[in-house]
Amino acid sequence: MAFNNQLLFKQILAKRSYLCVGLDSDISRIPKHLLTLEDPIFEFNKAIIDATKDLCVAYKPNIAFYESLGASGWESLRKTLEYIPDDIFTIADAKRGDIGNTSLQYAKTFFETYEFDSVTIAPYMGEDSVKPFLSFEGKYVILLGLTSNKGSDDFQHFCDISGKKLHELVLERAQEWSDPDQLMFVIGATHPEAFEKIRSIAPHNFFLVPGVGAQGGTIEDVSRYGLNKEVGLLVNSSRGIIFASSGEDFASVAREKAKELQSQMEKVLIEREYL
Ligand SMILES: O=c1ccn([C@@H]2O[C@H](COP(=O)(O)O)[C@@H](O)[C@H]2O)c(=O)[nH]1
Repeated sequence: MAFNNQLLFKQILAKRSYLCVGLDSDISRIPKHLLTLEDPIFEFNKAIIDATKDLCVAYKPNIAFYESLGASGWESLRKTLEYIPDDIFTIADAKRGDIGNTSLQYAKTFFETYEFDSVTIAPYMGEDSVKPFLSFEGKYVILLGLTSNKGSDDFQHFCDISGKKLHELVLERAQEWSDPDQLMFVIGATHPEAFEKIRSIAPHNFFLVPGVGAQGGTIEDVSRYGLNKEVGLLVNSSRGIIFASSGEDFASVAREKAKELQSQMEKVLIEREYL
């Protein structure tokens, strides 16, 4: 399915959710009883997807947890991607970006060899490093804006250039490269105070918001200023959902955690009159 912002909005309203479930399926944290199976990571992901697919609008496998295992990890990723229902948005969290001809190969990896709907990209090599990803119709680039980690203070949040923070310049400049139906930004939930300004700079783009749960961000805080007329948020939680239990009940506990977040989102959607 080729997504655009309208379609994402429709899915959000239908599911009463803007939840993205992060498939950071760390082999060292997979429940023990799955480890004897032929492909423990795929079996784990399959159970998580079965347990959460009615509660979320996106899945985000973080590529590090697959490529670190070599060929078998890429195969688990391929099977996972194939298993995700077609109407759920998929994000390759790969944080790529290089000189143009190399970026094009990364783009082919995630948009053709693996048919993801989107990929996360680091913006700091500039326009020619991002453009190859934008040449794929119906696919989104998700550019790192203000990341959720403490190190975002080192450059993104505190470098001041002509009165603008570095991440603000990234948000402004990148909007010259493509429109909101192809460009999203990563904005960490750990910076709730920055959302009002960021939303004013990028009023129409979807934001992928990691940092809820394990990193301390909340749905309420990011929704206060982050929402736009098409909701405009995909809020991710990975460990807080998928590793909430390490026992045989891992999938049902993951569902409970996803349900808690979805219910908070539904409340916001009702209060803000989307529903
Ligand atoms: O700024 C960023 C960008 C990406 N991430 C990724 O999101 C998930 C968060 O996982 P949790 O377990 O919910 O903390 C993970 O894949 C990160 O690599 C981020 O956290 N912050």
